[in-house]
Amino acid sequence: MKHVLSIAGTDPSGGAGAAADCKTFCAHGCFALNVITAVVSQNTQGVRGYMNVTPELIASQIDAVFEDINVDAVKIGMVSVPATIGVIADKLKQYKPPVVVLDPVMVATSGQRLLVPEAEQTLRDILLPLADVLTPNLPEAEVLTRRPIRSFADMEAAARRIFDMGAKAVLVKGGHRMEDATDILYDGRGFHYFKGKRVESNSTHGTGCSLSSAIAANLANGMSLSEAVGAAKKYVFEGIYHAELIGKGHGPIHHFYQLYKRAGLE
Ligand SMILES: Nc1ncnc2c1ncn2[C@@H]1O[C@H](COP(=O)(O)OP(=O)(O)O)[C@@H](O)[C@H]1O
Ligand SMILES: Cc1ncc(COP(=O)(O)OP(=O)(O)O)c(N)n1
Repeated sequence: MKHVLSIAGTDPSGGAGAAADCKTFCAHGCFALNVITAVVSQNTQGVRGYMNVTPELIASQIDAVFEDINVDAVKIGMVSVPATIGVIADKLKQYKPPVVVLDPVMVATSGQRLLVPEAEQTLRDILLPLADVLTPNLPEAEVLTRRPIRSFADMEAAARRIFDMGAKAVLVKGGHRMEDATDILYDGRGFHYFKGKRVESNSTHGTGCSLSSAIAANLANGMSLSEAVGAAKKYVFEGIYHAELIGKGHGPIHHFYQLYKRAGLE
């Protein structure tokens, strides 16, 4: 069994952050490890506030995992402030995990910032170059490239620019498009389109967290990058499509649909 580590913030309502990451790893047959960067008060209706974990305690959590357990892949989510980013970058350089998937979480769908504006440059300069795959949504790709994105051509240009900043591959996610939910992957050689129908649903809380975690798990399980992204996209699509309504706002996806289906429990 592969061991996959999430470095992320919390969500007590279970839809995003560390909870979504760990459910996703388990749904992919991986052993879930997690390091917490921030304790977040949030639910399906929005973020109420958060407290950052100190850099010392983040470092100590990462050491506790790596000194004890072989880590096959790391997924990074909410990193909130420059000090958090700095300590994670130092630890990635120290332990050199074989796979790093970075979801550059900036603003929750409900509108609250999860990365302070002054950390955007730090993320771009010191964390992004350590990523094997970076998975920005459209607003995040706009912030990273400082250019508006309105079309597939703009998504391709953004992916190429972010690749040139040092990420080894970039998946620009299209979940915020009106027309469809097509994501575009650039790996320095060419563009791969992952075409997706848009599901009209309120169960989209944590889709970005789940997608990046599924990519990390699939890579740990030995898939190629394009196979990993394709399977992760299917996982999230089915998770949205088959979600149970939970909460009064934007609810979580169904993480175990594929497992239930295989077990005849749908
Ligand atoms: N309504 C939807 N229907 C189908 N797929 C979606 C929908 N919303 C998001 N996705 C997919 O979920 C993944 C996460 O996308 P996105 O919403 O852009 O990220 P984030 O959650 O980081 O804002 C992408 O693969 C995207 O295409
Ligand atoms: C702790 C934490 N991390 C990330 C997010 C954002 O989740 P994401 O999947 O990008 O999208 P939404 O949940 O905002 O739709 C979060 N809310 N909390």
